[in-house]
Amino acid sequence: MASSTTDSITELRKAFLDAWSRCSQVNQRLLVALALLLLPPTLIFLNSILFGNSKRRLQAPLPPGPRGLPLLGSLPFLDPELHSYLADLSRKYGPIMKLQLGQKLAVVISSPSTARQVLKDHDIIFANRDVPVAGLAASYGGSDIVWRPYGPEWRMLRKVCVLKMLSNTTLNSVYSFRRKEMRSTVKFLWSRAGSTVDIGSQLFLNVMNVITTMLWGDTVHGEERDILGAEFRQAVAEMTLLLGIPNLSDFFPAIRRWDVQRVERKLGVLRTKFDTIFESIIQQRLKMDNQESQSGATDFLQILLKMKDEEEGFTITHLKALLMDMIVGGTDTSSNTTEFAMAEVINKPEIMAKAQKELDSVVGKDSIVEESHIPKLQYLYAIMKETLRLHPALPLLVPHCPSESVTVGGYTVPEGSRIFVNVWAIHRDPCIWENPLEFDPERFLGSNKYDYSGNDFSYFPFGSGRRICAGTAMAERMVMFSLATLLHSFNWKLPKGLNELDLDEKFGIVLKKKSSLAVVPTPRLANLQLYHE
Ligand code: HEM
Repeated sequence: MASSTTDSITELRKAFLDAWSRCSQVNQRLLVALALLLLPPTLIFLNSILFGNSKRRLQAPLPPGPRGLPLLGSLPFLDPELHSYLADLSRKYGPIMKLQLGQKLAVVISSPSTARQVLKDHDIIFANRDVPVAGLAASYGGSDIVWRPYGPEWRMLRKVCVLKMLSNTTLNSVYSFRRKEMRSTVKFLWSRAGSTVDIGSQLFLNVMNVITTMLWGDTVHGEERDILGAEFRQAVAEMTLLLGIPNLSDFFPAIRRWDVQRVERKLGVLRTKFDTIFESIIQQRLKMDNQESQSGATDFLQILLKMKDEEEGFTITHLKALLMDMIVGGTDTSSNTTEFAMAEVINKPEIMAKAQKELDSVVGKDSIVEESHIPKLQYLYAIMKETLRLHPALPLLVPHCPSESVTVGGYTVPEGSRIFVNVWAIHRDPCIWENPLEFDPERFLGSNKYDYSGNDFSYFPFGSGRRICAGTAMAERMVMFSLATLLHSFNWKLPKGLNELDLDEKFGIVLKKKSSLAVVPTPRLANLQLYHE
């Protein structure tokens, strides 16, 4: 294109020079001179238009999607159960679909091949987050791992988290904390044997206590600790709710200052509540002069305070933001997964019997479950995987955001759009899974085909690529340990008058069971002393 343009310029210039020599009159000469002067820029201008157009013609179109209303786009039509609503729309518009939400363009990914392109082939481009106003307010302005943009600061935080706090070595060293909390849950359930127990609340409290004990060990004791547990439960529930609701400030940045739905204000109050608690615990820990906690293990707060002194750029704000990530990111996710697993298993007595048979052969009926038993519990592992398939804790992952425009599945995904990867839809796709709505742990037995390391885009409940969950090892331990202990120590029945538990889901940044799981435990171990260990 460029060489043909140069050729034509040369030819035309020659023609005009010939004309010039033939011109005798002054005004004619002037005209030709003017034309000569103007011709090259005119040709360059025409060329740029032609070239520009051809480039535009080559660019892939935007993905298909519903039309929506002027200005508002699809906002008025959003269903609160966003994961299933988007799955329904994708069946109509395809595995990559666009949705205009006010001024924000959302792109929904719902097939293994498009997910692979986003999370693997273009991993770095999509490693940023589309940070909602709520996310900023909850995380000290995005000073944490979840919402930090991809870059050196995020890398530093992630390194601290994965290597120092959530590695297998550190997790082994704080097993005593997990064990102690699990034993006190068993003791409580034993005291309520034969009556209906809200197991959802118990599981949350258990995970919350495990996590806070791992975070600051026995810095906080007795009654103060119980009050703290209850306060956190309330605050985490409110926070995940606010993080999940569509916020007009995200879709119309110009009106953010008015905070129409009061999301930012409410989150600010919650953040201050957490901050006051963090401050007081940090002060107590510092007073203890960084000595070992009473149990002899090193807690996460000690590790983080050491990091603050040793790692350049790691500030007290980062420290608090990481505490927040552990509490908000680690509690609901693990306890809701265990709650869904229990509900599925209680609905299918043959699956419960099979899991208990395995537990009896690995643990025995005259011992209690220890974490060291977990690698031998293959059937229970299949139950956990099947639960994460049907009820992935983060059904749309955490929103990703491309740092530049890129082509995916033949369509342009513009820079700055909000990417929803609908892992929930992929996990229920009948083209991938036989009887996809059936809870059937057997599908995970006898092969290592589906692991959740993020390499298989048919099954990735923890995400994939650079932003894959930072707490997979901890989540696995907590879900497996709770499930194993609950199913080994008790038989579980439905409350009188109920034939089946409902498994309805409620969308939020973390997927919940719509109604809390209320069931009846009956001790199944002969030696009652085991309930008091
Ligand atoms: C069953 C339990 C859990 C599930 C299913 C789960 C799943 C996920 C998913 C899907 C993501 C987003 C990945 C993406 O956007 O591509 C994520 C991110 C994250 N998770 Fe988990 N998670 C669980 C438990 C935990 C626990 C126990 C912790 C820590 C105590 C944790 C810490 C994090 C952090 C820090 C991130 C942000 C990673 C980043 O942006 O770099 N998660 N998790």
